[in-house]
Amino acid sequence: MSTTTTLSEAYREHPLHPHHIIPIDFNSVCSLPESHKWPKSDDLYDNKISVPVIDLRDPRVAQLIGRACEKWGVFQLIYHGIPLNLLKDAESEARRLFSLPSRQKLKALRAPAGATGYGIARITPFFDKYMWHEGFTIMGTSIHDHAKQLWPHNHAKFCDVMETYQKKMNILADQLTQLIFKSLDISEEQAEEMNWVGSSSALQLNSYPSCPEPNRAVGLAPHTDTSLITILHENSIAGLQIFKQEVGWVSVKPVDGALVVNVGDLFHILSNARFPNVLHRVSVNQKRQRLSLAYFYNPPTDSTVVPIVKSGQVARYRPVTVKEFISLKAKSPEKALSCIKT
Ligand SMILES: O=C(O)CCC(=O)C(=O)O
Ligand SMILES: [Fe+2]
Repeated sequence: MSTTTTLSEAYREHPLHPHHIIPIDFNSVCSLPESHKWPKSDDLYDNKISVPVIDLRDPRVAQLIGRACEKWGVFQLIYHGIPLNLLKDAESEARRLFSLPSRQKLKALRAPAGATGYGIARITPFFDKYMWHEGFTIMGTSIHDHAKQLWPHNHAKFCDVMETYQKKMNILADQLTQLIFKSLDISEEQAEEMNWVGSSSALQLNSYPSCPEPNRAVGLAPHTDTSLITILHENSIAGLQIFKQEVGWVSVKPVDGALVVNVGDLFHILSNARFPNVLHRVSVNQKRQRLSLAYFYNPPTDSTVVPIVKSGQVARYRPVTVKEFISLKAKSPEKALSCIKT
């Protein structure tokens, strides 16, 4: 059985209601519907500080990344080696997908118990209002079936670009994971045991259409990612905000060609809570569509994540398999971590 099947299986146990999958037709609405109107927020955000920007070629890169993971749970990565034209191609293929008429996109709708395809954010059932967002999730070979539904005669480019993109992201995610291990000072044997190259990862394409009333809409509500790490490419439209303890919400300013890397729940567990699983959210724009591609890097679903405990420390979490954690998160995003606290 392939890892792709098992990751999808982890979600299969938590079927969603169709109204928690189907997006509205954003092109057909000219004012913000009540269903998408959120209470006015008085959350302030801080524009004076910015997340660390790290050059992958820096000789002290492991230390810089380790410190950013510990202090922020997020950083922007430059000179990462992913060709700029691959990022642009992936972005324009995502744009091509979301520009299709609504009825065409619905042909690739995520199944109620499925993990891949077109639909709204998985966190939707946990909020009273809907987000101003549509997404498309790809895992391994699912891409061909869905792309054929979207473009019966014209899907080769989309598949090629997304496959190459995922391969490159996988290599980069593995490289970053090894650097983070190095910063955590773990032994080579431990690192060897956690050699997760080719692991069960997923690519999430996100679109936040231009919005008639951006101050009352939410692109993505606050959440943490279930991943080990997430690597995000965004177009030039700002919107991502991260929550920093003792500071509040901080906006991530798009840096041309930079990738945003954030710590997910699984690295938070693995680091024995030394790294925050950074809470983040997305705001929307009145005039411009925001696009992003989030690559969620996960260990294989049947592997066990065990906190790395330094001498003199106690384990903050019990060991947990990736599959069990995905299941806990799907049941209750807010309670998943407390369920495995020691
Ligand atoms: O679009 C973004 O900036 C963030 C996307 C995100 O948080 C996600 O897909 O989990
Ligand atoms: Fe996220």
